[in-house]
Amino acid sequence: MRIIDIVEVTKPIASPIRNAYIDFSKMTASLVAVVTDQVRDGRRVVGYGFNSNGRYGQGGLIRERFRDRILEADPASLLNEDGSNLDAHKIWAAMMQNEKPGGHGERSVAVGTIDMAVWDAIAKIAERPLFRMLADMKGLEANPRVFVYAAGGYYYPGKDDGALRAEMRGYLDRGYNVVKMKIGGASLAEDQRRIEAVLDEIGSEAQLAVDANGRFDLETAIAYAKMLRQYPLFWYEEIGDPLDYQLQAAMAEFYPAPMATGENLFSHQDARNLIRYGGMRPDRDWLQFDCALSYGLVEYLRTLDVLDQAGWSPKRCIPHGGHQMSLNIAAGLGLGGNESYPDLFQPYGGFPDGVQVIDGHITMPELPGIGFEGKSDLISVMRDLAE
Ligand SMILES: O=C([O-])CC(=O)C(=O)O
Ligand SMILES: [Mg+2]
Repeated sequence: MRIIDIVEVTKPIASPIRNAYIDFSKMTASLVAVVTDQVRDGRRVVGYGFNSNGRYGQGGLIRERFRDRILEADPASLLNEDGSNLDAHKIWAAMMQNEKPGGHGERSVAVGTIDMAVWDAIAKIAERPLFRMLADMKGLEANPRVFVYAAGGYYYPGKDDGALRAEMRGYLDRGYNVVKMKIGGASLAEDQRRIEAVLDEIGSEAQLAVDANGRFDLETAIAYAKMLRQYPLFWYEEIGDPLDYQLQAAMAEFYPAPMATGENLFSHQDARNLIRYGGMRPDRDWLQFDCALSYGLVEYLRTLDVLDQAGWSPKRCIPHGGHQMSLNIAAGLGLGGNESYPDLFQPYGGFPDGVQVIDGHITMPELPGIGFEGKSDLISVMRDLAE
């Protein structure tokens, strides 16, 4: 059993939306295929992966370093103990040889993208849904019913409060009961007006989370906290720079309700620093580390260990990114849920065809691998790459 090729293509996921920090007019993502010599149900086993929105495609790093390290390794050194499958941990170690620690940069995105494809291949070789494999691996019971929330509420040219309300109404109509909007890309007064418009629209049918995308300095963060704490928000997200743990810690004094962060922390060491120094509260705050940006599931398992040692439940994790990989981790390892972007970043984000959001939850279908084969627009782009 061996990996015979790893193929990457960088694809546009551009849209005219804007958060407090970036616009997505030139956004791209890497799509990766890990091609094996295995055949199941008359078809070659190919694992697929892609990186989440927010960081760009990683074709350079994948082609120049990580692909070749896997293909040049002795194939037997990449297999599990009894040789019955690939071993994601050994493949990860092969990718990361001759990489210094620290300064994780964006290699974590390149490795995370390949790692997703490796896990997809492993679960397809085993002919099992990944979430069921993960639960068995950890001696847990899988729960195919996963909480999901609708992320949107972006700034958009010409978008007024009416359009924002209509967007949120659309998410409620589709079965969501938590919605998210952007803040920090307008004045505080304008954001307050936008928030009140949304709260008026959703009433008691849903809760609202707000996301500042790391925009605020301490003074602005506090000013917003004082404004926001009068509303019953689901969370106040990524308030300051992702690596400014002292700012995050200071916020607890001004914002007693739940806060969320972590989508721009790319390693278990960064996650551990957030827990050590960021003043995050395990009884109410949320952690959003996204395996597709942060060295993949092999590393995410280390992050979960770090959290466990610090007394944090995996239920406090609701990953960023809106992809099916995190849905599998949530269903298999007991995370608190997953993000989704109902209308954005297609065809990569979202759920297999026919999966409905009911009372803010989806139910995982029993598909081998991550489940990409169940999403027809996505699998056709994937197969164009490697089959
Ligand atoms: O706008 C973005 O970069 C995405 C984001 O923060 C989120 O989904 O939480
Ligand atoms: Mg965010």
